[in-house]
This record gives sequence, structure tokens and C-alpha cells, in this order.
Amino acid sequence: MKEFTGKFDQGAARIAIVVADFNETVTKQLVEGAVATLAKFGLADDQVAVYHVPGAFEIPFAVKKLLDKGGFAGIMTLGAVIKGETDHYDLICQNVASGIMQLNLQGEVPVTFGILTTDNIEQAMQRAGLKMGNEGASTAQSLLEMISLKQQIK
Ligand SMILES: Nc1c(NC[C@H](O)[C@H](O)[C@H](O)CO)[nH]c(=O)[nH]c1=O
Ligand SMILES: CC(=O)[C@@H](O)COP(=O)(O)O
Repeated sequence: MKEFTGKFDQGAARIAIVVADFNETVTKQLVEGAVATLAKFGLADDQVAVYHVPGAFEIPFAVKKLLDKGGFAGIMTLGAVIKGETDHYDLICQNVASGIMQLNLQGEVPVTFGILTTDNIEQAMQRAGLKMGNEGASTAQSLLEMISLKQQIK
């Protein structure tokens, strides 16, 4: 992913991270990558708030509550949905992605999508800080870019 070079008037901007604890061995790595990226671009610890939900399916509800509450420059979502034997995986992936997109379009601040959807745990781990990078870090960077874009537009 290309390095973020945009201007980010982070000021006292506050970022919310909504993370699913299901597959926690993966998602905690995603959070670490996200927090490290936000710090790299100058956000202090007290500008980043992390909210935990049981699983990816609960993420849209938490995002909506945070949007209703207000006070955030952007919200990022992190999770790991790993395929099992049934079509439960498909239902979660489709509905969570759709729910987050709707919140993006109706909300006032950008919401980025950092939910891994993989065939197995190995693929997920590879994308949580191993050879395929860290989806949490890239999702955080995308959020900063979208906040910067919003500042440019308005
Ligand atoms: N199988 C995975 C789940 N399943 C749990 C759901 O997200 C939800 O918490 C439950 O259906 C209760 O509403 N969640 C993940 O994040 N990842 C999975 O692989
Ligand atoms: C993505 C899931 O919900 C998955 O872990 C469920 O596994 P299964 O389809 O074997 O019940």
C-alpha cells in the first residue's frame, strides 16, 4: 500500500476502532497494527478509542451507536471471519459488509473496512502482520486518507 502523504490536520481528532473479539489471536494483531499506524501519523493514545464486540456481526450496531454519539473524525472496523462448514460465513460477510457500507453512506464520517474474510486461520494470520502485511495498519491508513479527503472537500 502506498505511504500516506496527504495532509492530515489531526488536531484533536478522535478515531474509534470497533474490533470483533471472535478469532482474537488474529484481531488483537489487527488492533496493534492499527494503533501503531495512527501513532506513526501523530495521534496520541487519548485520541484513539477501542470498542470491543463479540463478533463481526455486532460491528455495525456498535458503529451506528458511535455515529449517533458523534465526536469522532472517523471509525475503523476490524475483525476476522473465517470460513467453517456451513454457509454461516457467507451470511456474516455479506451482511456485515453491507451494514458498514450503509453506515458509511448515511453517516457524517468515514468508516473503513478492516474485516478479514478468509478460508482458514493461516490466511488470516498472514494478513495480520505476517508476510501479507497487516490489514489493521492499512485500514487505519485508509481512514486517515478519507478524513484528509473530507477536510479537503468541505
Ligand atoms: N464465525 C465467526 C463469527 N461468528 C459470530 C458472529 O459474528 C456473531 O457474533 C454471532 O453470530 C452472534 O450474533 N464472528 C467473527 O467475527 N468471525 C467468525 O469467524
Ligand atoms: C464464519 C463462521 O461463523 C464460522 O466460524 C462458523 O463455522 P461453521 O460454519 O462450521 O458453523
